[in-house]
Amino acid sequence: MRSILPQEADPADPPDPANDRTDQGPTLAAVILPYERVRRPGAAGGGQAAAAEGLPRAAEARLAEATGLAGSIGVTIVHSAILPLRERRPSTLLGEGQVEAVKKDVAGKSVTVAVVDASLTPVQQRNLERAWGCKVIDRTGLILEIFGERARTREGSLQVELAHLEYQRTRLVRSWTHLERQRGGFGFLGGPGESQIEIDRRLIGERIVKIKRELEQVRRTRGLHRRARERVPYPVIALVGYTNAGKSTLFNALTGAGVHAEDQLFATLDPTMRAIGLPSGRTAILSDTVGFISDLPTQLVEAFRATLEEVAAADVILHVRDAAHPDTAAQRRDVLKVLGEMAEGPNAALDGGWQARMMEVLNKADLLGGTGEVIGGDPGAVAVSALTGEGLPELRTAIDARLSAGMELVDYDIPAADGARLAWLYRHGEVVNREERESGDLAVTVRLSPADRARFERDPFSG
Ligand SMILES: Nc1nc2c(ncn2[C@@H]2O[C@H](COP(=O)(O)OP(=O)(O)OP(=O)(O)O)[C@@H](O)[C@H]2O)c(=O)[nH]1
Ligand SMILES: [Mg+2]
Repeated sequence: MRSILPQEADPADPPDPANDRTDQGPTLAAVILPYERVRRPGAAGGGQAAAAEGLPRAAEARLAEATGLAGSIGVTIVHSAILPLRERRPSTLLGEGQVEAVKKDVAGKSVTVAVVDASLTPVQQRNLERAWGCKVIDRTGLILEIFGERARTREGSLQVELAHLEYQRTRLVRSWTHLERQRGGFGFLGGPGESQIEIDRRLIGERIVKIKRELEQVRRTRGLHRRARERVPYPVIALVGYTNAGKSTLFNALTGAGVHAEDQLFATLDPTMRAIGLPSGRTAILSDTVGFISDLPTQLVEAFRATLEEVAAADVILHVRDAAHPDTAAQRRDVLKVLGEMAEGPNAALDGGWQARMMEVLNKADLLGGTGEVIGGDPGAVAVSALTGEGLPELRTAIDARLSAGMELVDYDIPAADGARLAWLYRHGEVVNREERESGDLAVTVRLSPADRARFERDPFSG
């Protein structure tokens, strides 16, 4: 996979000072946030009201996020700047004066990678690289980079590589048409630049086909595993939420597991599952998932598939929010948007009823002075601190209640000899009545979750 880190040279790239470095010191990076002030009527109220209406996030919070993202790939950030955008220049996005100013900062601080927290066209990326004499990556490139480093499973790595190649391929195609246009009517076919790009495109295309085939294989295997797990007949609770909201910390607090939690974006990329006990005595499976982020590259939505299949199968979806974050409202909106997109289309990874299965957890209450001080959230939201444990008993009770709320009362006739099925019903449901018929069969009335009911009625029943 192509990496922005200095070890790998890309022949299609302009001379990259990072590649000429012989010392193995840290990669020095600059983070640039082009900031568009969107003026909307009635938005003058600012502050809280603006956040509630879903207006653009504060520039500082966005820069902090971008810096966090960049820092998470191990570069050392030596310069950062917020640059107000007056207009989007097609050649460089930024204004001429801004490009010059960044050039000075970058040169003065020996920066080898500049992260521009925006979506750059291939042309803009090239021009900025030439102007600044360093490698430039945009937000999509950065997120791809992070995902590439974090993927742990085979499927995760393949999916990220596929996304990366598709991103690169569109770049090649676009810069190719750009060159074409520049050449105009000269009929200058088969120039060296073009043939190199053609070769790159073909190689990328071949690799894409190969990865897709491999992914198919991996998914088939995972499908088999999933079916095996469906037979583990416990309700599933999935944690979703914006990156860094505290999902893994909450997962650890609820399960006592040692899952990697860190003040680092996308610390968790592949789903992790573990059993938890609930106050009613019921057992459930808790599933930790990848964090969401605003402006998720479209290529990566697909990479969430493994995660989303867990969510799709979940009986309860816990939306973990960082209640103390200045952008908590915008983060909530982003998460719901991604979930909504995943529930769309013929191959939707999520079925339409996901909203009904959702429950909000307002985390980091300790930073707001305790769970009593947390305001906002959906009806039924539970405030907690995954760090101090405050609110966790209430959360367990709320999850239990949620699981019971969807329960249905069902009647079954169980043959006298079928002790296993009867035992199963006792383990997973609440048997409210039981009568012996003359035949010796048992008439059982039991409260079951829809998922358990489906499991029980599956033919053949496999426990
Ligand atoms: N003060 C405070 N910090 C918390 C709380 N929960 C989590 N954190 C911190 O928030 C940071 C992110 O926590 P994680 O659990 O890794 O977040 P995550 O949602 O799993 O993040 P990704 O896996 O990157 O999506 C860590 O530094 C945690 O220690 C909390 O209740 N209070
Ligand atoms: Mg995590």
